[in-house]
Amino acid sequence: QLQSTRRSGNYKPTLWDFERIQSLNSVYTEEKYTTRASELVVQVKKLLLLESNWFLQLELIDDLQKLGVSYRFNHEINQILNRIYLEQKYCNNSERDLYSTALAFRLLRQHGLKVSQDVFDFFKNDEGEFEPNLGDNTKGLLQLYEASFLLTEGEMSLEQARVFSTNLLQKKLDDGIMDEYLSSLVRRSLELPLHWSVQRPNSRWLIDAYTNRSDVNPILIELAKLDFNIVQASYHEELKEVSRWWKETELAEKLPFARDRVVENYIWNVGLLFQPQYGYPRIMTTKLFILITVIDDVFDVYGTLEETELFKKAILSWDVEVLDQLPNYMQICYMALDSFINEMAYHVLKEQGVLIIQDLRKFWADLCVAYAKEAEWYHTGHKPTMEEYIDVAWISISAHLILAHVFFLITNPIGKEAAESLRNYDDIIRNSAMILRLADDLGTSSYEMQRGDVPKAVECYMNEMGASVEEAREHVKCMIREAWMKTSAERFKESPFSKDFIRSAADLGRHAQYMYQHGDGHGIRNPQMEERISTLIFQPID
Ligand SMILES: CC1(C)[C@@H]2CC[C@@]1(C)[C@@H](OP(=O)([O-])OP(=O)([O-])[O-])C2
Ligand SMILES: [Mg+2]
Ligand SMILES: [Mg+2]
Ligand SMILES: [Mg+2]
Ligand SMILES: [Mg+2]
Ligand SMILES: [Mg+2]
Repeated sequence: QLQSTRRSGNYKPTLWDFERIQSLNSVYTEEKYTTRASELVVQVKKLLLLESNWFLQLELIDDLQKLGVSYRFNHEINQILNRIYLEQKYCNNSERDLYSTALAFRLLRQHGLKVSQDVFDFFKNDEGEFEPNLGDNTKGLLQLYEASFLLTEGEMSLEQARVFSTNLLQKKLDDGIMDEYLSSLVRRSLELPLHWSVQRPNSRWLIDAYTNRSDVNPILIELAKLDFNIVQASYHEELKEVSRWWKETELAEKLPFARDRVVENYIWNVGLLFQPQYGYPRIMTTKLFILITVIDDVFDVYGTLEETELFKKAILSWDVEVLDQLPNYMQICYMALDSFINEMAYHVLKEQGVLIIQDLRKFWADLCVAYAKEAEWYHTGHKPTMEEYIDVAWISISAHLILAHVFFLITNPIGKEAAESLRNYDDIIRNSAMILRLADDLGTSSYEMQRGDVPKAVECYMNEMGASVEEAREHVKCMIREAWMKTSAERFKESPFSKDFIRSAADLGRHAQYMYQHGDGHGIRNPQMEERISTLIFQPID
């Protein structure tokens, strides 16, 4: 039964239109603020290096990361973590406690230093169970919980730690015995642990939370607020440029069925490429996200089966003859895409001397083949098994294309081995795609089923196993945990990719979990995402 009428995503107009974006301005572009920030950085460096207690140094590093300013101290943090790893101070029994052991474990593993899970055996009884009285120390328990998410496949002790700490923390929340500050941290981490939280977007909330803490260092808070506002001012300029580009394409008018989401698409890149020096990369990857969003809606919402087949053929062949046969709205789409590919390839050729047009076209072709397969399944009523679906959907979520652009924009020089690994969709890309896909399905599939779309991971599991939606969602969350175990393991392997790229691949998955935490934060507005976006982009911290 071919669908004759066109579907609609019922997407509301954008909340922040062209005029609103162009009117953005901030006082934090003034010299005096950057000067003050530099003074504070010098003071914090002294704090870091003069701190003789290894454990307090780790706490300071953890605070800097949570406050979103650790990027200013990479050199000092590398030195400190490498020394603590070599000296293994977290192992000698005299000063060992759960809080410092778990904190060291998490920070060192996140840094690529594989501390053994055996460090936690010290806190178990003869039966190999964690001592129940560990629960008396909530801060230590929370650190054990956060550390347990660094587990890789087969590390049963960390899985045991996750279950043990989750149950006890949940119980403490239900009993309401913690102070407001600690219970707000526990509540937030039980929903999304630190290891799965994208740093920059979450720093806004953590800066506010730290301000309410009694024992916080005022220098840290002043620097965190100042840095946040200075970086936010640079976001404004990037967003204005993307908004001008989007207006010139006139795609919002020509393809009114598609999501008009300039700010939401930009936010993805605040999570994915948070370092302030990546301004131009963020502008380019935001244009990419916007085009992917529009073309995804062409296939998922508006295009008939025949039209989507034709568009796929045009993208596979890049042949003007085929372009001629496309309906007008698809010709516009194709031409916007073609000029973006040329803009991207021109930049890389100019900056790096490498011609990447064929690579980009292949990544787009793989995406459209996957899109067309899903469209065919929808229009013919085919219900794929989970395996069949994942085989196509880890590509249709477009992570391979997004990370290819990140790679070409931040990797200099572009090494042959790394470029080859990129073309072969290295595990780092596949793991990132799995987290993005599964988090996206958890957040969007109920809306997608309402308007009509191919069954997603949740629905495939329900169809195949006769499961309830709750069971299916739990299963998908378990699949996300598995993808995270693989992602965490990649951190310890030799890789041709740079640290920043490996970080971005994991941050793409993290940002998806941030974007879809309260439903579809990208397409269908929800109050939580509106609040997050306005505090991240539109409101400086006072
Ligand atoms: C950038 C993206 C991750 C990619 C394009 C827009 C997205 C937010 C998401 O949109 P969605 O319609 O949910 O994707 P899919 O479910 O149709 O693959 C897929
Ligand atoms: Mg529109
Ligand atoms: Mg879609
Ligand atoms: Mg789609
Ligand atoms: Mg590998
Ligand atoms: Mg979706």
